Amino acid sequence: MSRGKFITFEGIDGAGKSTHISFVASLLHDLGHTVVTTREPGGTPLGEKLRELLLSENMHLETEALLMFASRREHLAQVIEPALARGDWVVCDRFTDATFAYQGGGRKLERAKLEALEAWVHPHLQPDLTLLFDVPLEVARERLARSRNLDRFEQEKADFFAATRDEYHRRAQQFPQRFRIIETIRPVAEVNALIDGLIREFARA
Ligand SMILES: Nc1ncnc2c1ncn2[C@@H]1O[C@H](COP(=O)(O)OP(=O)(O)O)[C@@H](O)[C@H]1O
Ligand SMILES: Cc1cn([C@H]2C[C@H](O)[C@@H](COP(=O)(O)OP(=O)(O)O)O2)c(=O)[nH]c1=O
Repeated sequence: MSRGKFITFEGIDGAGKSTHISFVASLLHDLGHTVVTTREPGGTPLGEKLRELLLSENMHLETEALLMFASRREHLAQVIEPALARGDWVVCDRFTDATFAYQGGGRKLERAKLEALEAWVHPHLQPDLTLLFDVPLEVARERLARSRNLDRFEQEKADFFAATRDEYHRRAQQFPQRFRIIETIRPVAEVNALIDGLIREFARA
């Protein structure tokens, strides 16, 4: 049994991740893979408790980064690593790129501290494919405002999201072999068609 693939979904809030994730999971299923769909922060009973705290409580910036990685440590041990070892494909709504983008880009925590945590928590594992959902800032803000009540991160100001988005783009340039940028300014059906082609090609490789 060969090891499964690890696919992550990233992007600023309102870029369209959640809208497209179930489409990818069902496409992979149709292509014959067993798929585990999960999310961060969260994905385990403990991780979901940490998520509640992270999305609602104000805390020191470093506490926030440490809790993101604490949730991730548990998630890797309980869900991600066992699934990949079984040969399942893991579709994960956010992973470490989000910590670099939000805590690093948005909140300005030194990158070296995040790199140290990454080296501790997952020294060897990286996603095989990262879909970065991207849309101009104003469009993301407008879509968010229309769609739901905003959590602690979603209530941040435009300059926070500009810096978060910039850091995502910087990482996409740093790791071009695994990042694909999906522009969601197009209608949902067009975005799905684009993702369909991309995932089929990835699954064949
Ligand atoms: N391609 C698209 N075109 C128009 N609206 C979209 C598109 N993708 C998502 N939306 C809408 O934008 C809002 C935010 O999308 P969502 O998938 O929840 O974003 P995210 O999970 O990235 O925060 C939702 O109301 C969704 O219906
Ligand atoms: C994984 C992760 C998420 N986040 C933030 C980004 C999001 O605003 C929030 C929750 O992510 P998400 O599940 O995308 O939110 P929603 O369900 O509202 O679409 O957590 C970080 O700041 N750092 C991280 O490492």
